[in-house]
Amino acid sequence: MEMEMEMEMRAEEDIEIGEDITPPLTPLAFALHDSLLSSHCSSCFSLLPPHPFPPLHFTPTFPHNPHHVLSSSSYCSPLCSTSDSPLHVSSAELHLLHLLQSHPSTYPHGDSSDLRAALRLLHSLPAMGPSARIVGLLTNHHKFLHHDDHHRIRDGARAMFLARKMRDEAPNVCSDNSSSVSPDDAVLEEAALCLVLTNAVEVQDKTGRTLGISVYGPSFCWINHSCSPNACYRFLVSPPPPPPCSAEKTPLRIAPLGQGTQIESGVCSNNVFIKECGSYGPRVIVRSIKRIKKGEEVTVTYTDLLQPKAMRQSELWSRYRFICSCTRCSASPLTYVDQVLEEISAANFNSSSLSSDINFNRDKATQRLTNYIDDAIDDYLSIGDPESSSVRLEHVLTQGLSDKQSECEEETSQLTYWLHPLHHLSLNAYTTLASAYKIRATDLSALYSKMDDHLLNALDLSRTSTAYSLLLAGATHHLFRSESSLIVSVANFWSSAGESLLTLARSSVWSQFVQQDLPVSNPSSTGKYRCPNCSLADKFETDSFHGQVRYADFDYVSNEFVDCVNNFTQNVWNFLGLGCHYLRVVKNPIDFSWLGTIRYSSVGEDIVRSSGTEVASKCGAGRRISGSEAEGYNNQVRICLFKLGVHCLLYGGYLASICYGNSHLTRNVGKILDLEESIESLS
Ligand SMILES: C[S@@+](CC[C@H](N)C(=O)[O-])C[C@H]1O[C@@H](n2cnc3c(N)ncnc32)[C@H](O)[C@@H]1O
Repeated sequence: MEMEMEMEMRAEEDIEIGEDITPPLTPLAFALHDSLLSSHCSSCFSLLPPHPFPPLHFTPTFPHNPHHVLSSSSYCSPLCSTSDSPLHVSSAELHLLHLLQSHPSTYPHGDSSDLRAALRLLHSLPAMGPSARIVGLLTNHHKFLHHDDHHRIRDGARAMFLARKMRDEAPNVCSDNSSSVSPDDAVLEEAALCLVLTNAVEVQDKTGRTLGISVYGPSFCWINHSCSPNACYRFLVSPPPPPPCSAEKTPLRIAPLGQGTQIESGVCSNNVFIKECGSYGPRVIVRSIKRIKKGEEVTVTYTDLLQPKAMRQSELWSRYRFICSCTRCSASPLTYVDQVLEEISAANFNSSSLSSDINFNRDKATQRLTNYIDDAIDDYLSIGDPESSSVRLEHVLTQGLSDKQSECEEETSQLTYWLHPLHHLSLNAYTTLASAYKIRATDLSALYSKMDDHLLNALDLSRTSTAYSLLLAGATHHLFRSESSLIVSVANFWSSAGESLLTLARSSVWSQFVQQDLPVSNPSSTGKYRCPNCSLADKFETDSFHGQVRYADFDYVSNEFVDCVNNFTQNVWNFLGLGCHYLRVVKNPIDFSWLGTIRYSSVGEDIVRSSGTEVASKCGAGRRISGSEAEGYNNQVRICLFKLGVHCLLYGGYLASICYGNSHLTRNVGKILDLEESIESLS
């Protein structure tokens, strides 16, 4: 068996936090996901105009379906069509799509973008045989041979082989004769597919939506994974000609290190690769999220860093077949972040006693809680029932999950499991709850346009959505203080919390309770809101919009922000949590010192002691603003929500400028805040 050489990328110079470390790199091969083929441009991945451009060149018709002109690829412009459609046909991508449409059983494994990117790669690259590396990129072929998922690779390679045969011989060879293709026939296709599985990354648009996959040259693909990475990447997805990008002039600031450096001096030198990669397709830019010293390895993450260690390891193993031994994974004992992400407690709960149980079966408890939460989230995402989803999620967060242990003559022993408020399942639950309450609020306000109880109820739901959004941002920020590579998630969560708070503060329904409105659209009023206690607004403006970001004062800015946000939160948290017992159990969503040690069994017990049966009736269904809840809707609270929102949005934008540069996220923050005028006069 041919052993591959391990490659890695190292910094060629000292790199500060928040600096681009590659120029925009163009892909070797890319493919839109199947579901987006008729809505997005197959060349640049941007949204199609109302009248898209078809492939320019000869498009074969197929005997099984002679009238069928395949809707396999569409383009946003003649330029995109000219650059991409020849490859669409000559790589046999078109033939593959036809094969899969007419004979779906050839590849019953869903999305075909991996296969199509592999076909494009096979066609574009110099003649090659199956080997551990193809043009410098690792195939991991031998590892995938023993993969549980190997039949998917075999089926995919066969389908690719048949498509290439249709292209070379005649379209009418098309039939589901994949069983006649022996594995030996499709070795090249199999190697190319393995290369794609090992090296491709998901391309996301500005909103984080996944569009397709892309494979880049070694400058990007030789970057290894770490669960505490020092770099991240972003994509440039735009119709041609690409807009000028400040990173365009960035030199490649990383270089390979590995036993295989001879590769670098051959066909795969980075410079050669940069030239070789065409001039279209989604481009990628790598950026530092930590200080990186000259000679230090540059790493990115291949997985969700908010998962606990066991989940990350299992995903990396099943997708890439390696066991991560980064500093975070090798820490013993587990890092604080990894401990809380999986921390659960159990209490023995029966009529006469309540005692925490440290000897419970953690794996069993974790599995049961995971199944329950996944099912509840599914209620929302798949079944489209946000109400049932929120009721179930709040139920498990508040009451835990009970498990009957044994029955003796006198009494039933029952263990109840609780999730730590920073457990990764709790974080998933907060994400879903923020979104589910928001949808419920939007649906309700859309149904009733008149000012009545329904609109008040909608405001109430949007208040709860905002509370969960703030809790999610605060919880991940708490983890970020121990694990700085979580910056990318935290930037997004603070921005969302900020948007949610501002939307809540600006709701017209407040006029029911308060006389004054926020002067949000008065162009003649003075300036934007400036906090007298922190420099966040200045920092955001000078750094994000006027070039150089100075991160020397990063800790100072973050501490100032947390102080301000803590003050505002103390004034509004009770109001935001009204009507929902779980939110009231969370004493402070920004400062988690109230949790005490991570063995927090007292939290679960506190919930039971303090609430009894009240818990079930208070959360979820049947929520209405009671007289006392409506009392919270006063001008002081509204202004505080506004200020808190501005802070969260600015800080989210500041963190986003570190992760993405002056990206759409920072511009979006600027746009939202430009609309907001000073409310100093109101306070
Ligand atoms: C995109 S490549 C990265 C470059 C690769 N090291 C090479 O030699 O070409 C991805 C593959 O690199 C290896 N790899 C990446 N990160 C790793 C890590 N932290 N530990 C072990 N292997 C890793 C795995 O084989 C993975 O499938």
